[in-house]
Amino acid sequence: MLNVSVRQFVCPTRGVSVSMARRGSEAAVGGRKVRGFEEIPHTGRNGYINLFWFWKEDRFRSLHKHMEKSFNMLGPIYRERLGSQETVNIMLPADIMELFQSEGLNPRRMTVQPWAAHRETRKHSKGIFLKNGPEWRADRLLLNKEVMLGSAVRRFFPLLDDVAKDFCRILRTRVETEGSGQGRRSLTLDPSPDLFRFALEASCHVLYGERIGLFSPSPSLESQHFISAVERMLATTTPLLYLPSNLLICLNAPLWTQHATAWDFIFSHAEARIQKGYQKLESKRQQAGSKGQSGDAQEAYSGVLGQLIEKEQLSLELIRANITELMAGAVDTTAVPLQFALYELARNPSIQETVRRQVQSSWAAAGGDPLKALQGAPLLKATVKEILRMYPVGITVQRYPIRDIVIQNYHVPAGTLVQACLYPMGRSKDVFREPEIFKPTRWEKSEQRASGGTRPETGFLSLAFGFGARQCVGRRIADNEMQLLLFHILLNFRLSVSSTDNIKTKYTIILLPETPPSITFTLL
Ligand code: HEM
Repeated sequence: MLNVSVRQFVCPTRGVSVSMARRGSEAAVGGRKVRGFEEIPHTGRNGYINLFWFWKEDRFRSLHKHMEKSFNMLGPIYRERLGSQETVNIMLPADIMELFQSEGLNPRRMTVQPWAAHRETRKHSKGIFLKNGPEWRADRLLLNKEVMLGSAVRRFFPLLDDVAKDFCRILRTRVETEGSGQGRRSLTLDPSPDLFRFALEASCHVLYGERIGLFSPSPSLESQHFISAVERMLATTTPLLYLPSNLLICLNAPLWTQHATAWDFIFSHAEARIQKGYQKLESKRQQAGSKGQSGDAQEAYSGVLGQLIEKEQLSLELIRANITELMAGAVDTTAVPLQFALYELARNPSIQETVRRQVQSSWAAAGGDPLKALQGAPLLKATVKEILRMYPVGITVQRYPIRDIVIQNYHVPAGTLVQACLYPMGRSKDVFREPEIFKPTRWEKSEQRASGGTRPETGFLSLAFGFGARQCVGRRIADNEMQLLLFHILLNFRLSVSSTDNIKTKYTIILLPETPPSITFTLL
């Protein structure tokens, strides 16, 4: 006891109480002699001192670079304490495989504290993003049916295609009218605000079964408020992440108030759609009753929300929680990789041509069926995968292993927060050949086989959507949405850029370009 407190006194910032509790765990794990948890290399920055250093130096924005540097200095595993959280960071696929193999039936990752605090103060239920345990699993299995299964993809795919085609039609008109040049006209612009609107419009179409008119020159006031609420919610999340939410709530701090009111608007936007959904269902049932038909005759697809309402397997409260969290998960996550993708395709014209040729011939062979056309253009899928390797939206995926594990011959006790660091992995020469080069073909089967693709850990090279039962529930929406937009863009435009410099990135809960790049769109 004396020993514990002396150590805490001597070194107050090293999270000693946690480590002391785990001291006994050093020796044998599963009969194997390994090094103890405490000896895992440490950045030397701990707890709230670490947090202070982050604030002072504005290091939140370069957390991904900090991780890369720490791996270079300390090797493929290191510990760090950020705020009250002790984390073990890893980056090699074989180690990440070890972590995910011990995630258990109801995998758990770090919670987004300000979001959870909002639900608690407003007495809202949590959705799958924030829930854990059997409660999470029950909701997740129902949602998987609506967004992950092949049958679901076939239902929502035409909705995404509509939005992607509209986006390109409007951009074409803009290039024709505002562009310059004799013959093929060109227009240079920063596409990021348009891509943000595209992602929102596409998500609303799939989730709510409704177009919200964000491509119109004068979107409705409600849609404009919705966009700013989403932007405000995201912008206030990062600074709140490592601050004590309870204190900020008690103080009614402006940062917290802004965050909470942004969420309130997002919830009320969803609520209005839910009410409409119930009204539609009611009138459909009445019509079916008056015609003496069964209520479940083949109907037009009315989005994920419509399906959830109709199936009546989730309570209204849980529908509201989950559909709102899906919406929050969808926003920005696809718009940002699309910015990076346009830039990389533009600064690599020969790769752009190769992908375009495949897209054109697949489109010609698909007889107007966009789903078939995507299936015939695997390089497009590889392009998205390559973009997410270089610029993963989330820079880490976290788990709390449910049993003690051994990583790099260190003992990591069950319940430790372990982060698979995707940004450093994607940029590591130990993992990828020429990691700095944008090369979609590296994901082709033949290339993978040539670089040792039969090893089990090669299944852990592409983890931007996470892994296993808790992987991103929106990945089929996101993947198809991004591929469809790139598909239509490549059929319509040649992309170019004036500078081919690397894009500087910043971290604000997701990885963003420091300055959104401008792209020149030239009509084909
Ligand atoms: C490029 C786009 C996207 C990326 C890279 C991405 C990435 C991720 C990652 C890494 C996770 C954590 C997975 C894990 O812990 O294993 C996640 C979870 C989640 N994502 Fe996405 N996401 C994207 C788009 C979307 C979209 C479009 C939606 C909604 C339609 C969405 C909704 C969610 C939700 C609700 C969760 C929580 C799932 C759960 O805990 O069960 N995401 N996403």
